[in-house]
Parts: sequence; C-alpha cells; structure tokens
Amino acid sequence: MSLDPRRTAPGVDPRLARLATPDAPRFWAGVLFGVASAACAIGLTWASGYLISASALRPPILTLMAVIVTVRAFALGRAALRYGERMVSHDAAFRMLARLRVGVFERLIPGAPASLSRVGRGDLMSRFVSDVDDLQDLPLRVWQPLLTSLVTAAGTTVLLACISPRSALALALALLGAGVLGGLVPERAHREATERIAPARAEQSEQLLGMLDHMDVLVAYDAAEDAEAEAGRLAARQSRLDRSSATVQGLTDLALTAFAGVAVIGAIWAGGTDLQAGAFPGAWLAVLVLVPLSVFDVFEQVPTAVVAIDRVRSAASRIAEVIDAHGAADDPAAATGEHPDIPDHPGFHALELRDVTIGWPDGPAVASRIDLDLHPGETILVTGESGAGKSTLAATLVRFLDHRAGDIQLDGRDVRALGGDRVRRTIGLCEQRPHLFASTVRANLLLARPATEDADLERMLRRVGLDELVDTRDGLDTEVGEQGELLSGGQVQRLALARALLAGFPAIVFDEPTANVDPELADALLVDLLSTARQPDASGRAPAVILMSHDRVPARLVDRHLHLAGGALHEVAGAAPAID
Ligand SMILES: Nc1ncnc2c1ncn2[C@@H]1O[C@H](COP(=O)(O)OP(=O)(O)OP(=O)(O)O)[C@@H](O)[C@H]1O
Repeated sequence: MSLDPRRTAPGVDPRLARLATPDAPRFWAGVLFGVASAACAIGLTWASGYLISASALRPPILTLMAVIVTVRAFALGRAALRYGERMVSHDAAFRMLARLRVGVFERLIPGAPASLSRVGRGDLMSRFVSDVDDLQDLPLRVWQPLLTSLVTAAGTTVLLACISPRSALALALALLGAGVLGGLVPERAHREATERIAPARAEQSEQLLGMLDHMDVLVAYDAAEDAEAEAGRLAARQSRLDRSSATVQGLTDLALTAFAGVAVIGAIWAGGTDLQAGAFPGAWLAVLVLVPLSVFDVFEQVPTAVVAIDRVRSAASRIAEVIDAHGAADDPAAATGEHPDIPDHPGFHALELRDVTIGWPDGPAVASRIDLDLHPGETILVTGESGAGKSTLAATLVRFLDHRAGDIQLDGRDVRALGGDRVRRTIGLCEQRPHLFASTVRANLLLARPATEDADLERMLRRVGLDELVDTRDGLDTEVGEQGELLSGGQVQRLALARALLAGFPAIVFDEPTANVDPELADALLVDLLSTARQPDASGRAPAVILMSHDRVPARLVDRHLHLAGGALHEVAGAAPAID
C-alpha cells in the first residue's frame, strides 16, 4: 500500500484511486493551509482565554497590548488561511474531478453498446454522476480533514502537556474516546446504509427516467398510477435510508459534544490539581479549559471523514462494475489509459475475417464460421432472416463487440491489438436506429467533423437527398428532436449517412437502414443511400460498404452477396438477391 495518502484508499480499485488522485502541490498546500488555519483557531482561543484571565490580574499595559495584537493576528490568520484552504483544496478537487469524469467516461466507451446495455440508463447516469462525485470525496473529505484533525489534535496535546501534563492526558483520553465512539462506531453503523443508499438512488433514477420516457405508453395502458405509486415507494425508501444515515450522524455529533464536555471537566480537575501544586500561573487555567473546546471543533471532522471512506468505497465498486463489464483488457487504450494518436483518415487496404464466431456477452454464439474479405471500393451485401445475426456482425465489425473466436485483421493487424477507437476511425457504422442528439441538424453533423463550414454541410445534405431540410425548413438550424423524432425514418438514415460521409470513413457498415421505413419507400431509399455512399469524394475515393439488409438491392450496386443463415455466413453465387 502506498504511503502517499492521496493514493491510498482501502478497498478502492487502484485504477480508480489513480484517477481520483489530486496533484501533489495543491493537495499538500490544502493540508498545510488547513493545519495552519486550525492552529490559528486554537491559538485564538488560547490567547483570548489568557487575555481575559490575565487582565483580571492587572498586568502591565504593554503585556496586555502584546496579547491583544496576538488575538487579532490569530483571528485574521484563521479567516485568511481558511479561505486559502478552501480555495486550494477545492481547486485541486475540481481539477481532479474533471480528470476523473473524463477518465471514467473513456473507460466506459469500450463497453458501449454491448456491455453497457445491461445497465439501465438511470443506473448508468447515477454511477457516472453521483458515484463519481462521491469518489472525488476521497482527498477532499477524507484525507485532508483526517490529516488536519490528527496533526492539530496531536500538536495541541503536546503544547498543553508543557503547561499541565494531567490536562493534556485528559484531553488525549477524551480525543481517543471520541475517535473510537465518534469515528469507528458510526462507520460500522453507517456501512449498511451506505451500501444500500447508492443502489437505491440508482433504482430511483432508473424508475423515474423510465416513467418519464414512456409516459405515453403508461397513460395508454392506464398504468400511470401504478408507476407513480412505485415512484412514491422508492422515494419513501430513499428518505428512510437518508434519515437513518442522518440519525447516525446526529448521534455521532452528540457523542463528540459529550466528549468535548468530558475533556473540559477533565481539564478543570487536572488543571486545578496542577495549579494547586504551583505548576503554572493561575491565568493559564482559562487556557486549559477553553482550548479542548476548540480542538474538538476541528476534531469533529473525523467521524464525517471516516464515514465518507465507506461512501467512496461503495461508489468506487459501482463504477468499477461498469468499467470492468467489458473486455477492457483487450483494448490497449482502455487497459493502459493511454490514447495513441489516431490519424483522422487512416488508410484502408483490407478487412479480413477468418473462421470468426460472434455473439453477445454471456449469450450463446450467434453465428460462426464467418469468412469475409472487404477491399477499398467494394460493396458487399449481407442478407439474413430476422434474428440471423446481421446486427451482431455489424457490431463486431466496428468492434463494439469482441469476436469469440477466429481472426479479424484490419490492414494486416489483429483488431484486438489495434483497439476499438482505431477500428472505428476506419470503419463507420450507420445503425438500424441511428442515434441523433436532441439538437439541430448542424450540431448532429458537426459531431463528425467539427470545423466544417455551413456551405459544406448544406452541400452534404443535398448530396444525401435532404434538399428539403435545406430549402423548406430551418436549414441547418432544424431541430431533429429526441432520437430524431421530428424527422422521418428515411431522413434519419440520410442524416446518418451524411454524418458518416463527413467523417470520411474509408469503410461504412449499414445495418438495415430501411428497417424503420415504409416498405414501398424502402427499395428506393436503399438504392439512394448505396449510390450516394459509393460516389467517389473530391480525392476520387469511395468508401467500401457492407450493407446488412433484407430489402432488395440492384445487382449493379453490389459486388458480392453473402447470406447469414443457420449460424453461418455463406457466399451466394450470382450477386444480389433481387434486382431492379
Ligand atoms: N444487445 C443485445 N444483447 C444481447 N443479445 C442480443 C442483443 N442484440 C441482439 N441480440 C441477440 O442476438 C441474436 C441475433 O440478433 P441480431 O439483432 O444480430 O439479428 P438481426 O439479423 O440483425 O435481426 P433483425 O433483422 O431483426 O435486426 C438474437 O438472438 C438476439 O436476441
């Protein structure tokens, strides 16, 4: 285990602990400011206690003046240093949070869509937002307060020992008792609630999101009231868990206050005894009584920090579940966290599949004995009955799914060694239901090539047959709606093709582009999409195309025809199935 507290997190996946590590200068500056500010707070109590009782003895005015200046210095120092501590430690935490969120997101990508589809959207959102937020507490709410409290408590006890060893002993015993009863006991009491809170929160988001997304279906089937009742039940469970957590917190605070009282009574008794023995001047007694109170002000962060460790651990294991859910180890980028530069337009010479078996994680093999070769400029049609495995093959070709067996080589290199990002820069996918962001046509296109001028975007829209969007609606500012619901199925497919062409993929896989289009329009749309995709660009190159479809395709547009049936891919002699 590392000795650097920034990296030490019992029970936290080391990859996540590494991501949740703030940079050393800011972290240690935060701790230093924290300790200095706590020291000023205790010094303030110390000096003002002394000032009040010493004044009663009418010491020389210069002595009093010196103490008054000290009181002011501690008061100003406490506020200024506290401000510095907040600034530095929050700056460190926010910088770390930005790295952490990006890091977690990058590790989620290789699992999309195959493995992540097993986690609900609400649950995933809760892991990505709330759990990542909880994970950032590790330096800010665990290590920093623990270090500050322990250093301050130890330092003050040693100083007190110089005046009255018995008072120092009383304070040390009270702090020990508070540490055990206020720290370790609530940690145990909290553990169960902490372990239940995050999954309950995820279930609640999942249910709410589902209810809002499918309100129309719930209303249509008269099930909205049941869904509302379920939402109420989940909310009540959440508040029960929150209440039990708050009760433990309240009892802990009570225990701490009681121990602060014990420390004061102990100081009066022990200090009084030492005073009678003439160990120190009488004016110091006020200091011995008041200082333990301000030590406890600082020490009260300990139970919160101890409890936060459990929250961090539970959040880390929930995040690790989703970043471990896929074969990240197979993906060089995901495994190392390094991101090799991928050229914008990698070359493409050949995609070769040999005796490949495909399937979804934890499911049976969908098809095997798949042999396929794709070269620049070629168009291959893959047909198959519904459920034969066309979408599974498409997901495997762009490495959303890992193949189970066999060999897939892109330009002579094993795709597992290349990594998903590199494969997807070469082979683009136009899915059955292409994902469009609820924004404008422009925003959806710029995703593929961010710096493209409007004129080029409009040219591309015309090229894919979306003249109507350019001319009669709001042009590039046309809103596409949630999942493209303001566009027709054909328009969504054309927009997806425009995006793929803008991205300049050397090869494109179309997965049933006409699945959501009226049958009478499907043939024409397919011909249009295929002819457009096959047109050479300005540099004279046209992408290679693999088309998964059970609609008719003119023979002239297809070089080879393969058929997926009975769990295997067969070559069909005589080109395309049905012709114009
Ligand atoms: N995300 C998924 N997770 C697990 N199994 C899946 C997933 N998607 C599809 N399958 C399963 O894989 C098998 C092949 O389905 P696939 O969608 O690849 O067939 P298809 O030929 O594309 O069918 P269709 O023409 O109806 O889209 C089916 O048994 C299906 O249940």
